[in-house]
Amino acid sequence: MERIPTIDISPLRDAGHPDRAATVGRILDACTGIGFLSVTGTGVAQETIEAMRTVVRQIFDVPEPDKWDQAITRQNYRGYIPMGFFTPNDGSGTPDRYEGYKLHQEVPEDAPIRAACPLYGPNRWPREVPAARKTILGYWAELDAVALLLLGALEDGLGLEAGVLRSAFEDPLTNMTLLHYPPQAPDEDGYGIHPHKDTDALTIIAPDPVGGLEVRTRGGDWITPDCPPGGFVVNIGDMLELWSGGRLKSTPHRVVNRSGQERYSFPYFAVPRHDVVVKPLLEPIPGFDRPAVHCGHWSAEIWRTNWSDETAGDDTPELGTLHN
Ligand SMILES: O=C(O)CCC(=O)C(=O)O
Ligand SMILES: [Fe+2]
Repeated sequence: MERIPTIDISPLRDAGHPDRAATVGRILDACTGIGFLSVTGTGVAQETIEAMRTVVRQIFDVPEPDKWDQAITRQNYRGYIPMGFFTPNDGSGTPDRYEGYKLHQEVPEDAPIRAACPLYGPNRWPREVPAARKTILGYWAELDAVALLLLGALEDGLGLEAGVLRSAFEDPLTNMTLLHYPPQAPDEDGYGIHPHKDTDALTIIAPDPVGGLEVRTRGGDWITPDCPPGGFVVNIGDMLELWSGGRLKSTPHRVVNRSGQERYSFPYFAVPRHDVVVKPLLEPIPGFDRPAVHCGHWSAEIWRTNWSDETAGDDTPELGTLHN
């Protein structure tokens, strides 16, 4: 049975560390194999993660009408996502069993980049939880640093020019979804989140100790990542798969919350700057043939097609939907 390795990435934080090459090798093996890894030694304190889970719980504890007042709109993909609001693009018709709160890279109202790409802007911060903004932005900044460490390791492991991936993440379209999954009864059909691939470059999640995240192996089994307290689960998304010419794997995963407890998570989705065109930086592996994608266009299409009456067009890139 394939497994998801746990890798101590502290050698990446220390220039010239004797274990750097071995650590890069382990990360590359995980990302070219199952496409998932657990990481420890990130420098992010466990208390920081716990403080995040506390504010996420508080945000979903806000009374329903007040949450709806701050709901996401077609014009602004930020704010509250009510339970069952988006039906997956897989034709199954069964809505996922989560409520969410969408946040994007925080950009001031008057930032010049907003003229270049309308996807940038300030977040809609939950009114009832004033502490959320500081806690989330602090956590976000720490995960930006973790993402850059991992991207640096992947540049190294793939033999790419130093900085070629990392430089794409200046003024990124990185985003985060806060998620609450109520417990599902053992005989209840459907998913917390249906099986999908992530469309970003890489995702970093602090798994809820109640469990529920499952990853599909090449053999078709579903396995659960082990992740020590204070660690993170990291996975490759479609953008890094494309950049690497198919070497790094974007792997299907899903959430089913049969723990009997409320489950809270807050995945961080690393997405490059709007004008970055993602295309293979290495000769694609045999059988890997996907067109180049402009990140601003790709992100706009992901936002747009989440509304069930908005369908994908000929120029819509892959959207993480599984067809088998
Ligand atoms: O909540 C989780 O653990 C995973 C969520 C997820 O896969 C996603 O939002 O893309
Ligand atoms: Fe995902």
